This record gives sequence, C-alpha cells and structure tokens, in this order.
Amino acid sequence: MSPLRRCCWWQAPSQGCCRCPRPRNCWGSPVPEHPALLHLEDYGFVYRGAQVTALNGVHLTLRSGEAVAVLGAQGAGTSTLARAVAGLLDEHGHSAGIRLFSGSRIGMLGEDPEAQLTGLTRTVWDEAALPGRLLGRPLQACLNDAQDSLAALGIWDLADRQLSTLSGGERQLTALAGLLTLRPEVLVLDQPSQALDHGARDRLARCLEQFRANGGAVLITGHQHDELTATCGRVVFLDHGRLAEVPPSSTVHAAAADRTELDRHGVWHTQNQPVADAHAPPPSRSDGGRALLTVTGLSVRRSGTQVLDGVGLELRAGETTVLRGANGSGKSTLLSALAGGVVTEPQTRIADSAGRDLAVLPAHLRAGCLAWVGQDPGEQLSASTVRGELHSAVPLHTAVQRHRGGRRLRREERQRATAERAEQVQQVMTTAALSHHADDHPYDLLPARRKDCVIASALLLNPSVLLLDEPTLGRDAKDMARLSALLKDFTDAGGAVLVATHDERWAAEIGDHQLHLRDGRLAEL
Ligand SMILES: Nc1ncnc2c1ncn2[C@@H]1O[C@H](COP(=O)(O)OP(=O)(O)OP(=O)(O)O)[C@@H](O)[C@H]1O
Repeated sequence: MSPLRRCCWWQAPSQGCCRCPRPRNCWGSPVPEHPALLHLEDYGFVYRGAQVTALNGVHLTLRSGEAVAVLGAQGAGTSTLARAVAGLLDEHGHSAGIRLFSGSRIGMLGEDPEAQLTGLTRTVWDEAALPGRLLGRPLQACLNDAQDSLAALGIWDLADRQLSTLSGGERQLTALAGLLTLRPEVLVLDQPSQALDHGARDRLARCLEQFRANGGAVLITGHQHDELTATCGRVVFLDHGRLAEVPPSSTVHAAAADRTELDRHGVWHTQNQPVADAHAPPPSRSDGGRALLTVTGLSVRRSGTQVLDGVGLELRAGETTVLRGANGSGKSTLLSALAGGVVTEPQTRIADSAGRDLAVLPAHLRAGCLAWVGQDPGEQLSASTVRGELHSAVPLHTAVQRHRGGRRLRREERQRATAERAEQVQQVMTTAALSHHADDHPYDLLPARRKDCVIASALLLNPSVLLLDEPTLGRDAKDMARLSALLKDFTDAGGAVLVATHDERWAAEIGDHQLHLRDGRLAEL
C-alpha cells in the first residue's frame, strides 16, 4: 500500500488511513458513497491584525445528503468556520490549508438576526424572490420559487406583509426563504434557530430534511444544542479554533449528544432538564413582594389586527415572570407597549407601585420605573463605543436632578456627579462582562454582547422593573449562567423582571411564573 496514493479526489496523502469518514479503510477499493460537496483539509484562518488564529488545522467534509452541526463556546470559532465554508473570509485575513468545493452554490444565513434582510424590498414575497432576481432569473420563476420556500417554512400567509411589520422570528424565516430560492447545494446556517418557536424549528427541520433528500448538505454552527441541531447526523465540537481531537465516536450522532460532552465544550443544551434551584428565592425579601407594576386592559392594534386584547398582569418585587408564545403572538409588542414604544388603546392601565398610571406618560418618563431591552439591540444603540453608550444612557442632568431636586448645579456638584456616573458605568460594565469591550464599537460586538450593552444601559437607569426581549440569543452555557445570575441579583435587590423567551429550559430555571400569550391574551402556564 503506497502512502502517496490518494483515495478520494480531494484527499491529500496522509499517514496510514486517510481521514475521510468512510465506513471502512478506504485505501482498499472504495465503497460507492455520497459525493463530498465540500472539504476543508488542515484549514486555518487568522483575521487581519489578530494575534491568535481563529481556526487551526480543521478537517471537515460535507457530503451530499448530510447535516453536520459544529458547536462550541463563544469565541471558539464557529461563526468563522461558517464563513470559511461559505467562502466569505478571504479578504478579512489569511488562510492556510485546503478548501475544496465541488458544487456551484453555497447559501449562508449569518448569526446576526438584525442583518438578515436586504432593505431593498417592501414585502415578504418580494424579499424571498430577490436573490433569484439578482442572479438575473425570470421574475415569474423567482416568484414561484419564493412561494414554494415560504410555504415550506410555513409563512406563506405573510407573503404580502410589509417587512417592517414582521416579528423577529418571522424576519428570520423570511431570510431563510430567500436563501432557499437560490437552490444552493450547501446550506450554511449560523445559529438558525435563534428567535424561532418550537413549531417553526420543527418546520425548518422538515424543510432541511427535504433539502438533504434532494442531495444538498447542511452545516449548522452555534453555541446551543436544540431541536434543530438534534436532527443533524453528526455533532462535532470546536474549541479555540480546533475541531476537538476525539475519536470518531465523539463526532456524536446528534440525538446522542449527551450533557457531559456539551458541558465540556461550553455549549448550552436547550433541551436539558432545568436545573431545579437555579433561581431559588432570595433568603430575605425586605418589601414582601409588593406589586411593582399592575397592568389591566392592555390592548394594541397593529395594521388593523388586534395583537393584544385586554391583557392583565402583575409584576411583583423579587420575581421573574417569563413570557412565552409562538412567533408573532405579540410578546415584543407587549414589552414595547409597557415601555411606551407602541400606542395602546385608551382603556389600558399600567400602574406603578405608587398607583401612578404610566400608560398616560411618554416613554422617557416611564424609563425611571420600566427599563426596556428590545429584541434588536441595534435599535437602542447610538454611540461609537460601549463606554460612550453607557455614559449617554443616563444624561448627566437627569442623574443630577434625581439627587438635587431639579435645582441648577454648581460646578463642583457637576464634577462630583460626573465622577459618580463614571464609577457607575465602570461597575455596570463589570456586571455585564463588558469591561474588555469598553472602547469597542457596539456594532463590532457579537449580538449577545451588544444585547448586554443595552441591558447595562437599562440597569444604569436604576429601574424597578426590567423588560427583556429574547436575551438568550447567541449565548453559550457560561453566558447563560451569567445572564441568569444578573437577573437574580436584580430581583434579589427588590426588582421585578418580565422576560420573553423561546428557551423552555431557561424559562423553567429562572421563572417564578410563566405566562403564555395566545390570541392576544395571557394565560398562566
Ligand atoms: N410595526 C408593526 N406594524 C404592524 N404589525 C406589526 C408590527 N410589528 C409587529 N407586528 C405584528 O404584530 C404581531 C406580533 O408581533 P411581535 O413582534 O410582538 O411578536 P412576538 O411574539 O414578539 O414574535 P417573535 O417571537 O417572532 O419575536 C405579529 O403578527 C407581527 O407581524
């Protein structure tokens, strides 16, 4: 047996048996097998100006009909790997090794949910048809393909909706539909379940199964193991830019990706049993869990549809209430309406702990009581550095007026207030793990860190109620634990949290109550 003989068209000569995942030693006569569509051999990548390599010695083969999930902690390199496979890295740094692609089309959905729609179209149908149109295909064929993709993902009923009126999950599915119309041979999906409810994940899984049955290959990357990654034939782990060096059995079959292995690689397992005491009540609660916010008759109409219909709820000091519901059920609308970002109908009443009706106040006057962290952090960021963002979260005159009863300040009082605020900003950056990013542009941060920046701004307002919209997106196991601890500290200090999430495990771990939103109304779960 010659060590120089190549057993596959892509395969570089290697010691002993080659690394291709054939069922037996492929130095012998090879068994006919699904063709490899993409192959990385000893692939490495370093971003321009970076001190450390983002990917190192990666071997990965994607065959027709196959789905592989590559999971790892934040910073392990999963998004870089997704971009490398999609061939999007070249101008961003230097690569090493071999990347071979036998087909002609790779489609990729990136990790940033805010950056997925083009902004060039008005309706869902047009957006889904756009990729084909940009390739010069006939209009009718593009519209037909878009219709098929939208139907496969279960959102054909949204076809004529304006993009600006979509919920987060609906936007994610629209972007995916556009990608599918390109009929790629390889689909690269970075954290595709972000923002999707259970039903949408099932529909997406079925859609990907069909895609593979037609000869396509799927690569899913991310920091969380969920219903979708569980449908992959293989799960492999990435640690510090290297695929974990473990025997072939640890390229685990997805359904068997066990807790220890996921924990070891810092991956959050959304389907694990909740940890029972993760959000145990604080030892002593000075205010006896008094109501901080009492909402009655909250109703909202959007584009002629009654999204919220007489919602009532009570948020108590020291408690976390979880808001669940399908994509488009109105969770974001509810949080935003409480904060004053959406117009409510006249019968709505939102009373604070002193009985004051906040529903009649504009958003900025509610902010002292209610701090809102929306679904898209980008909509709430305006400064060019994280530190600058946090400094502007509480304008100096507001901070000072709070302490001095609104009277005009002397110079030394202003100086003291500035110093106090700088200290608070420093503290909150530590709490939200942002100290290392103080001078970074918020848009250079990972989506989860960007969200942390908005959470930190909200905490600086010293609110009694924190409203959080899907804060778990893009977080690994460690980051989830940190988020839970942050909320626990907030409620232990007497605050109340209302948080919308699709993560059932996390909801069970942190929620004192779980509410389900359906048909515009809330019910206790
Ligand atoms: N600006 C808007 N104008 C009109 N309709 C809107 C607007 N924003 C959202 N909607 C619609 O209101 C409904 C509720 O949307 P919302 O974003 O509150 O849902 P959600 O439960 O937060 O969904 P997701 O889980 O996907 O984020 C959806 O049908 C959505 O399409």
